[in-house]
Amino acid sequence: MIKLNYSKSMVKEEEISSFKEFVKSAHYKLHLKSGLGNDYVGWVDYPIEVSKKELERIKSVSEKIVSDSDALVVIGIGGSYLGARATIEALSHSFYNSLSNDQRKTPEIYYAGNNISGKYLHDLIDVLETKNFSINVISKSGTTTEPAIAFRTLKKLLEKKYGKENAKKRIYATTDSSKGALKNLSDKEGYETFVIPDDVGGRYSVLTPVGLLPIAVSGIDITKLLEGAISAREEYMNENIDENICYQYAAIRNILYNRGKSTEIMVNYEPSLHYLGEWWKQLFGESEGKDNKGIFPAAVDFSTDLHSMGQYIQDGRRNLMETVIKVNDTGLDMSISEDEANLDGLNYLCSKTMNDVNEKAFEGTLLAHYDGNVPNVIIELEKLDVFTFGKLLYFFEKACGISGYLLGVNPFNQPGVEAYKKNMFALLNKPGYEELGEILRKKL
Ligand SMILES: O=P(O)(O)OC[C@H]1O[C@H](O)[C@H](O)[C@@H](O)[C@@H]1O
Repeated sequence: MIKLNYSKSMVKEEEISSFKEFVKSAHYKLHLKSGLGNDYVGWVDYPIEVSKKELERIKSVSEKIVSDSDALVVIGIGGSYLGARATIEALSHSFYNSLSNDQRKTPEIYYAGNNISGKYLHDLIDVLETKNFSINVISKSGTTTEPAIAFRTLKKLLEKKYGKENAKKRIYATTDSSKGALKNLSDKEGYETFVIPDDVGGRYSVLTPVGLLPIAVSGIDITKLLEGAISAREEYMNENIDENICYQYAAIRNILYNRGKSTEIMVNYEPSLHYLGEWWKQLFGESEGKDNKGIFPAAVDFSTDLHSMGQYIQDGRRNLMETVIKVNDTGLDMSISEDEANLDGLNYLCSKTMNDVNEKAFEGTLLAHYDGNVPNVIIELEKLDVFTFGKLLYFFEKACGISGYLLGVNPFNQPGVEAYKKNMFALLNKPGYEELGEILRKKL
């Protein structure tokens, strides 16, 4: 169960209702595929359209990986890894990779190809050298530089360990149905491949094989995850904003943006939700940050960041709004033990648990930031389980599509990302980029 509490958002019910017609129009653009970027809205129905057969294949491949690997390396960047990482970290043991095999029962999960650091890859190889591992290389375009470099290197390591032919049986590729270098390579080498549907963009792909395979390998029930998404699809189908919390969230952030709140900070009080913030940043940042507009999405982990960013949020430039993920039941808790000497003066907390203290930190912060003129929207999760998390992912995807349409942009493209890539290729002397390279070198 997900609830939206906007009592501290500084937005009134009537203001949200006044968005009724805009939201209705955005709703129809999305559902009738008549809006900007309409060839990338396949994610709306994917959870009900994905075939049983495909899900079974994902599960059986994940079982094979569990049976023959101590570790899985997920190679991908942006939308090709953040959703899986967000889900795995939210729903697994906080120290998943450090658990013993008996405790974990599923492979360790490592991420590569999400940066261009030689040190990172070098260190990862140190870890993998002693382990049996498999690779899931994920790239929608199949041409992204970062994962391609990592794949080249880690494929070599696999070949060194198992020989060329056996290495191929440990490589799983998730990519476009027909084009891109990764697709060509997979066909040539005979890797088991999974398809990212043509009408689903990277940042909306967590509930497709992109996210589902690594999530399944980590032992999370992907059927339940999809059930959560299906439940969200039904619940947030209502075109009437008064009865649809997903659309209310989309409207509130646009109302606040129009009042000058140009940065939205996603807040969590559970360290395991750190990567949910990273995934959410890409989702909203790439969807809305264009045509010289859009809310800048930021994320913080509380109470950790209250000791670093808390000052700015309380007292800095007043262009901020916060969206807080509040988990009512975290499943696990710790009591605070009594100490006879009480030298730290903490005995007053002894009747409480850590979750009680965390809750008071949330309430105290909410009131303080609200008093400091930071509107707060609270997204309340009854518990942090697989079903609810699947629902939450879909909630944000849909809110993002609707919000983008309210803002008047195409929420499904990302033309701005190409600028740095072009420059980087030119500066690296990639064939075909010579002229630009010369111009850029003069500018440096
Ligand atoms: O999946 P890929 O094609 O490798 O893309 C990975 C990521 O990088 C790109 O530059 C895009 O901006 C992202 O939207 C995408 O998720």
